[in-house]
Amino acid sequence: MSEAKVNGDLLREREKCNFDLKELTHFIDGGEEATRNRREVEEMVIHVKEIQDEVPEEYLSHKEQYENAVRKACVLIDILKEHALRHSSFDAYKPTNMYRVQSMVKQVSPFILHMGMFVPTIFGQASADQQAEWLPKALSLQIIGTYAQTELGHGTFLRGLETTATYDPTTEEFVLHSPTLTSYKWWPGGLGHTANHCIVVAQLYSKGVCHGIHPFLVQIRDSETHMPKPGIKVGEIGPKLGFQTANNGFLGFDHFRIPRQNMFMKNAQVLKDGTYVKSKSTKLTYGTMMLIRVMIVSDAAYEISRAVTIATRYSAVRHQSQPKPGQPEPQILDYVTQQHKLFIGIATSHALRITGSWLWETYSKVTHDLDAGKLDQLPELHALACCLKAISSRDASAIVEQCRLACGGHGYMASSNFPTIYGSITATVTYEGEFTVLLLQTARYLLKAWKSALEGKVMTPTVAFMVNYQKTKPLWKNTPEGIISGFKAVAAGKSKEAYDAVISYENNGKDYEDAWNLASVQLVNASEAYCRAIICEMFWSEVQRHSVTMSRNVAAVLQQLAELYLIYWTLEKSGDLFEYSCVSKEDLAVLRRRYGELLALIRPNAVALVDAFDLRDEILQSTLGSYDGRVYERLMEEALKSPLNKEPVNQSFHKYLKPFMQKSKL
Ligand SMILES: CCCCCCCC/C=C\C/C=C/C(=O)SCCNC(=O)CCNC(=O)[C@H](O)C(C)(C)COP(=O)(O)OP(=O)(O)OC[C@H]1O[C@@H](n2cnc3c(N)ncnc32)[C@H](O)[C@@H]1OP(=O)(O)O
Ligand SMILES: Cc1cc2nc3c(=O)[nH]c(=O)nc-3n(C[C@H](O)[C@H](O)[C@H](O)COP(=O)(O)OP(=O)(O)OC[C@H]3O[C@@H](n4cnc5c(N)ncnc54)[C@H](O)[C@@H]3O)c2cc1C
Repeated sequence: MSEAKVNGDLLREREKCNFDLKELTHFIDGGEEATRNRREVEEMVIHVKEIQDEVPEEYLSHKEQYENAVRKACVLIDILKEHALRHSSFDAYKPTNMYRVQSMVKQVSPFILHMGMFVPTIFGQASADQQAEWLPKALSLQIIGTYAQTELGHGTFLRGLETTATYDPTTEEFVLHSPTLTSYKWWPGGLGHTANHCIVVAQLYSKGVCHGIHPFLVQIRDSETHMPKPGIKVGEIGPKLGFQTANNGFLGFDHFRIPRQNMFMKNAQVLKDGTYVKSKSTKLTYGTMMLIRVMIVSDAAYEISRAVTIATRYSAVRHQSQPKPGQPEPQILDYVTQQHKLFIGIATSHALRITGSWLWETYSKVTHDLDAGKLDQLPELHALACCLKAISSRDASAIVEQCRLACGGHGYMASSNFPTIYGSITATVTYEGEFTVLLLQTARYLLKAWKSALEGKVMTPTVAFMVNYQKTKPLWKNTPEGIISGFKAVAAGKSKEAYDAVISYENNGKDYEDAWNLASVQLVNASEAYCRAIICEMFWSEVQRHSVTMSRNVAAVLQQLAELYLIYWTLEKSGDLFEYSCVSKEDLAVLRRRYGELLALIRPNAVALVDAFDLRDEILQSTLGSYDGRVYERLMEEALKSPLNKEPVNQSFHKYLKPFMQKSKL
């Protein structure tokens, strides 16, 4: 990019940068080679003309948007496949690269469930024979699939799913059936008109006994004509808040038969005669959901990085108000309230990326152990994945919205790209396990942990801190370690209170389930506090660990961001900390001052910090956030693309306005 064309404010901001920007980018990517590989994938995709839209997608009809999305998804997959073959590597398929590549086509791919859940379920739940048969077809996209679990009547309560798969030993087939309207599958991405196969989660019946929900591979459309198979009723569910092109669909079965071999057989099995062979754990069926929950943490970090890059660059370019008479209008980035809105976004993106990587490593280790029949770490992983998915997606949605608001009126334009980013991120709060529901899952684990701590049992690492907080509040220290210890005290205190509340309701005659419901606000709060303590500790300790191998100034900016994150949440949760730790009003006053100092320290590096995310314009897709800062020119260029601006007078004037105004004259 020629520097001459770059907005002057941004040029000056970039000159202020006091750290090695490239080094930070490499750290974010996970090394210099990872940056190189990522850029190569992006470079390859960016030059493909077919994925660029002549008309902004917002002007297309719902149907046209979908058709355009299918077209682009096919082009994109071809490029990625070719890259994978050429390099004998799956760099292009790495989730972090996929997010970016996906952003270049702006709207969600109708294949998202194929790549995101269909293929991973085959990897995770199919037997070796089934994998050998299905994987080559799925990976090469000879078949396109989705993951059909949720029904009209039930998404959260999986045991309540109504679709049945009844084994018929005479033909060695399962008969899939949707007995009610509420049993219709509802929501699966790509199900409407894209997928010809899907993984259907249904209640398995054999020899008259229900064995609970199990996954089945079902071909729903003809391979040649793409017509729905007889006995299948399938369609699209219509417009939504976002995700317009994901082609979310509905699906019903009328006694639809599939071969016995189409039940996923890695865990549980049904033998030819209908004998049911149990899985080591019924929870292994939930494996793909666990995988996606883990991935959502990094996705949240990524979406925040996009939003905060747009808002920070815009805030450097935008001038508003005149606090000092006769002086030029300041950049809005110089308002401390603006820094307060944005710098927590930069910090949170790092916090969640780092926590997401740690969760991914934990997940990989535990699933490896699961394959070897070792199940003991599954509950802790489930508890972590649930709360981290819930909190990261909710924090990310709030930050994206805050970034939009920080851009004033222009943030409301579709061309800012905030509506699309928000539409995607807010969906993650609901899908793959609803926010509150997942926090309540973590709470189950916390109550058991608290009980174990009371009984003096050996504790697993992430709840071991509970032992220290059984009786006394720890002394407060105004240091990062002191703050982390304070958050652990809050998590322990809230777990204890929730535990006591459940027991107290039970002692007063309530059964366990009602006691649980009555205590559920406290339970959710305990989970949130536990999750915050984990993110704070992970962010701070990982930055400390990496600092020794970093240049001094990169380590310094990361430490500033980590400290900012800790203090931001201390001030947000001061009420909790008063209640459960020994923090004083004076301590908080010191931290408030330090928070102000940190904003000032980060301010000169703000634009460089978002530049270090290395998000190209084609990924940001924003008139407000482009690298060159030509905000006003781009807003006008985009406005001129409106089909309404193709003619000076719209026909509605002659048809409606003119007669209407003339009538008013009489
Ligand atoms: C570049 C690639 C990017 C890919 C991204 C793709 C994204 C694509 C976009 C959108 C896709 C969206 C897809 C979907 O949404 S698919 C549908 C997802 N649905 C859900 O998540 C349903 C949520 N509900 C549940 O998970 C469960 O039913 C539950 C957690 C609410 C549990 O209900 P409950 O009735 O209590 O459970 P059970 O009796 O079944 O369990 C008892 C016991 O088991 C524990 N447990 C539950 N789940 C798990 C698990 N996954 N692993 C381990 N253990 C589990 C539960 O905690 C109980 O334990 P206990 O306390 O010891 O008794
Ligand atoms: C964009 C998008 C894409 C999706 N893609 C897919 C897909 O590809 N495949 C698929 O199978 N599904 C998909 N889903 C469905 C999704 O997984 C479910 O919507 C989600 O799991 C929530 O379930 P629900 O809709 O039944 O919500 P509900 O459970 O009905 O939640 C409604 C409210 O009830 C509360 N609630 C429910 N149960 C409890 C409880 N036990 N305790 C306290 N409160 C409770 C919740 O907190 C929430 O406030 C998608 C959804 C969306 C929005």
